[in-house]
Order: sequence, then structure tokens, then C-alpha cells
Amino acid sequence: MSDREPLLSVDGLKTYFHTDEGTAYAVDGVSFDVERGETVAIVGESGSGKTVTSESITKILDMPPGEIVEGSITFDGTELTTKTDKELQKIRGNRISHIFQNPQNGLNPVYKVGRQIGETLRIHRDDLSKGEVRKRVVDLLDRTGIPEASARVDDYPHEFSGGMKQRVLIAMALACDPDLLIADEPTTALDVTIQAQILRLLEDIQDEFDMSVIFVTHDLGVVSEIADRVVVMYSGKVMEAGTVEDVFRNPAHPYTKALIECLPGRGGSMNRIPGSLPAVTDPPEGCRFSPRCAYATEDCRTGGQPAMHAVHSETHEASCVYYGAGYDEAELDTGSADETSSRDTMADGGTR
Ligand SMILES: Nc1ncnc2c1ncn2[C@@H]1O[C@H](COP(=O)(O)OP(=O)(O)OP(=O)(O)O)[C@@H](O)[C@H]1O
Ligand code: NI
Repeated sequence: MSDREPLLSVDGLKTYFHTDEGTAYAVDGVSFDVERGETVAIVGESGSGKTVTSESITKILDMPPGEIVEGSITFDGTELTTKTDKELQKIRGNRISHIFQNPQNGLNPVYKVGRQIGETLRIHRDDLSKGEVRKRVVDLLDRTGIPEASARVDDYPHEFSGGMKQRVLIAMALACDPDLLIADEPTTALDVTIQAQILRLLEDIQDEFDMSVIFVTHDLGVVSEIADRVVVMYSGKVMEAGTVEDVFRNPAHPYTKALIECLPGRGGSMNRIPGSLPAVTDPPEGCRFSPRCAYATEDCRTGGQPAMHAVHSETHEASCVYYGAGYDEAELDTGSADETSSRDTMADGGTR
């Protein structure tokens, strides 16, 4: 594979759940790339489909009820969506690993942590001797900032604090030197000082291990610290994507603008976006954000999700009609919905 190819390419991914309440359109046509060595943050409010997107990559979702109904996921040149579970087992924990929000659930209380980390190595690296595995486990614990690693390998999970458990899980995820680490809200369950330490650790190990990272979070605040690029999701769709600089300096989609407004210290009057996500089983027509968008016009409420339009730079795009032909994006900066909705015969103040 040429190094110019993205490491991961998600293209038109649709992952639905077949439930008693009907089909849940959790991920509904999501595309993004992850370059080698890059950190991509997937952000969006709770329920927007971030976890389902990231868990579709290695198919660690419950299937059924989940199903990848459309789209492709290419990793290092190979299609993942058509792989069998057995084939994916060779990739999971080896070339692609996950870390999750709650470190409690990731460790088995009855086994020593060293053994649990070593297990991953024994599965994927059967060429290593027992001694080599132990040496590598100590080294991993040491590199993830566990003091006195050579003594701690023989401790049980309950002997570790929450932050230290997360370090153990990070060590486990790194054991086989993965190309891609998927971190889903890895700091949310930890207290604030520990959160900062874990974020710093993730940054350091990314350089050291030269891997790509997908960082899933609903907290836009941490994104600017850790990510190179941001994918903003809403209701199973990508609203905007760009470099951290693009998205923070020049947010394009009204949804992203609203999210940034909500950040503490941004001077926004609100700390939540008014309204709530549409039902996952009954998404609105047109732009998924249109029912909550103060700028929504008739065009926004009909058809499908608007195409991704380029915004100012090659690296920046948004799924919003205001960046397409016949619209003036400057209208999004007026701060008043009334002017913009004058063209809209169905203007209803953005609610419905
Ligand atoms: N097993 C399942 N069965 C039915 N619906 C599901 C299932 N798993 C997820 N969903 C639905 O898919 C949608 C997207 O969920 P997802 O967990 O990806 O959101 P998220 O963006 O990760 O949110 P959060 O920030 O709360 O973690 C939600 O509406 C959720 O209810
Ligand atoms: Ni999630």
C-alpha cells in the first residue's frame, strides 16, 4: 500500500438496528478518512452515532440487532465490512484496538493485570516466549506511566485506582503496537485532573507508537487539545469535517457553531442547544438538524441531508445548503434567524 492512502477510509457507512420500535438509523451514511499518524476526533451530542460508527469498524457491535446495511470501511487497503468474525479477531486488539469510557468493565477482577495484558500478546504474538511477554508487559506498564511497573504486574485490578486502571487498559490496547487506536470517551468516567493526565498520555504514546487515533467524545473542549481533525456528527450524519483550526476558528455548520457557543468561556448565553435530537427511528427529512436550526429554509427541510460543500479551505467541508449555490453563508452570521428565514415560506422559527 502506498503511504498516501489513508490508513482508514469510511465511506457511506450505514449501521442500523432492527428493534421492536422499528429501524434505528444510528449511522446513516457516514464518510471520513483517518490518515496515518493522525488523530481524528468524532464529536457530537449524546446519541448522534459516534460509538456505533467507531464500533462498526471492527464490528464489535451486537449484530443482530445491529447490521451494517451499506457502505465500505477500508483499513490499510482491505475491506473490513465483509470480513468474518474469525478474520476480524486477528485485527482486533492487534492492528486496531479500542479503549472505552469505563475502565472498570475492561478488566477481569480475578486475574493479575500483567496476565491480562500478556493475554493479548499471547493471542497475537505466539512467537514470544513467556519471559519476553513479561518483559514487554512491564515495559508497557512503565510507558503508560504506572510507577514501579515491575512490581505492579502481579497486582489485581482492585489494587489500582480508576486512572491507573485506564492506564492498564491503554497498555493492553498498545500491547501489539496497533496502527489504529479507537478511544471512546476514555476520560469521561475519571475526575478532572486524571482526565488531563490520560489525555496527555494518549498524546505522548501516539507520537511514540506512531499510530492513528480516533477519539470519540461529546466534549468539544478536549478536542482542540488532542485532535488534528474533527468530524462533527449529528443524528447519524456528518455535519462538518475539517482540521481543528478550521472547525474552531471558523465553524461552518449552524450545529457546530451552536456546539462551540455552548463551550464554557465562549460567551454563549446558553449551555445547551435548545431542543433535542430527533428520534433515531424517525429522523426528519432534509438536514437532520433542520428542526433545531434557526436558519433552516424550505430547502433544508426537504430532500436528504445536503451534500458536503467545501468551506473556505481544501480541508474543510460542511453539509449545509448555505455553502451551496444560491445561498450566502454570511447570512449565518447575522445572529438573527428572521432575516434569513424571510425567503422561507415555511418559516417557523426553527422548531417544529
Ligand atoms: N443495540 C442497540 N439497539 C438499538 N439502538 C441502538 C443500539 N445501540 C445504539 N443504538 C442507538 O443508536 C444511536 C446512536 O448511539 P451511539 O451510542 O452511537 O451514540 P453516541 O454518539 O456514541 O452517544 P454518547 O455520546 O451518549 O455515547 C442512539 O440513538 C442509540 O439509541
Ligand atoms: Ni458513545
